[in-house]
Amino acid sequence: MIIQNYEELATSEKKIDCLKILEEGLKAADPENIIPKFVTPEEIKINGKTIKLNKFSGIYTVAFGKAGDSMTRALNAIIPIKNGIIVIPKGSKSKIKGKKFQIFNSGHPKPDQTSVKAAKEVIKFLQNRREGELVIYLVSGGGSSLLAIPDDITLDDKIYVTDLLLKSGSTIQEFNCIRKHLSKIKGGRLVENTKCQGIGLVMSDVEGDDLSSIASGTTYMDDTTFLEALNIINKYKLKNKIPLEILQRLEDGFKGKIPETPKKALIENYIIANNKNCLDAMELKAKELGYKTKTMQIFGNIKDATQKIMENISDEQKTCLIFGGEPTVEVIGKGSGGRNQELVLRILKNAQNMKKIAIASAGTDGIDGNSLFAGAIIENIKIDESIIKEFLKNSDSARFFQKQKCNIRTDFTHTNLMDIGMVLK
Ligand SMILES: O=C(O)[C@H](O)CO
Repeated sequence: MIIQNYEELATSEKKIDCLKILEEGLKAADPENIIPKFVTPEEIKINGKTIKLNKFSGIYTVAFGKAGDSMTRALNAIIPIKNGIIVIPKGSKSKIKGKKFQIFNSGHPKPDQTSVKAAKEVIKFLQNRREGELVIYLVSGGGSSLLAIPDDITLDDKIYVTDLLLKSGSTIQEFNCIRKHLSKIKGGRLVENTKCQGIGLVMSDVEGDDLSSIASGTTYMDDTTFLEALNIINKYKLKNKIPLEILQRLEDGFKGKIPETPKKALIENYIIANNKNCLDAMELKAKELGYKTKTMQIFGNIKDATQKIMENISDEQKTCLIFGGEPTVEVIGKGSGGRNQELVLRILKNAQNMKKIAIASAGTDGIDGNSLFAGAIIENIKIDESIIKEFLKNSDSARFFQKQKCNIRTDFTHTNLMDIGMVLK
């Protein structure tokens, strides 16, 4: 079981079905179930392209992102990797055996000194690779923070801006547009000037699987500009809050004093999994359990996302509305909680007058916002609206569900295909 407190949460028939469906979604996000679809000991076969592996004098990996460790393990079980680097979040323990891989646990969601150290090691590693060798980049969400080399700005300033952006309600595309314009490696710059061949296998945690946004397109390229970065700063009213050096850099870039990020990809990058894979697996399970299903993805402001979900709940019984994606949340309090817990709480608030339903939502990465949980699951028990509002006001949804014993615990799942959830009637 991926859900560690499954038994504790399985307190009603509806919740049991919810948990079964959620488990299937989480399993579908596990690289061990994804990598073998594309890789055999002889070749990588993807998007109609075949890469024969025996033509290379050595195969190496560079993995960064929340799924870095499990992607490496899954690949290493199939092909003989000479050695490589794995960069995963602090707190997420590597399960890899042996000394073949150098492992870094760096800061997430904000970069730290280890993010910089890891990035420098990756650059060194790539400089040592020769023609005829292949580096497989295993990329997943979280990579932007885990691997960082600020360009002509201090790490402290970068951390400060990251914090502002995290709380601003900006989309990940907007967030990463700014990160790419402050970095020496993002937006494809990492793979510039390498002699070896490279290929990126990417797990998507971004709407539309936009390769230039996932982990800031570090092995791909960037289609955004300094001007767009400045517009985003203005849109979220951050101009007077960001450090002067950063504003200066963006303005210099806009004036052409600093080269733009690469606009052409130097290596092939392929999406090997996305949120839809989880939703499909959940739908299959829900159908097997006898539910009529509907699936949808939600992005954008969490209040609008809640509204969209409410509008799509069927009037019929024995139905399951499955949703995935990643709404944005503006953090307004000092409480504990993340997108998923807040979403479940908002649905609960709106579902007070409905017949019995079960609501669940979880981050496939296992860590919702600043909480220690993946998300929450609850039936629409009667709760005074003012109480819910109070928790929402402090961005404190995890504490609300802690009181109800309804937080879902998975620990780090070593994957990241955004969020998954459902409303079960
Ligand atoms: O690392 C990142 O940039 C986000 O998780 C999106 O991929």
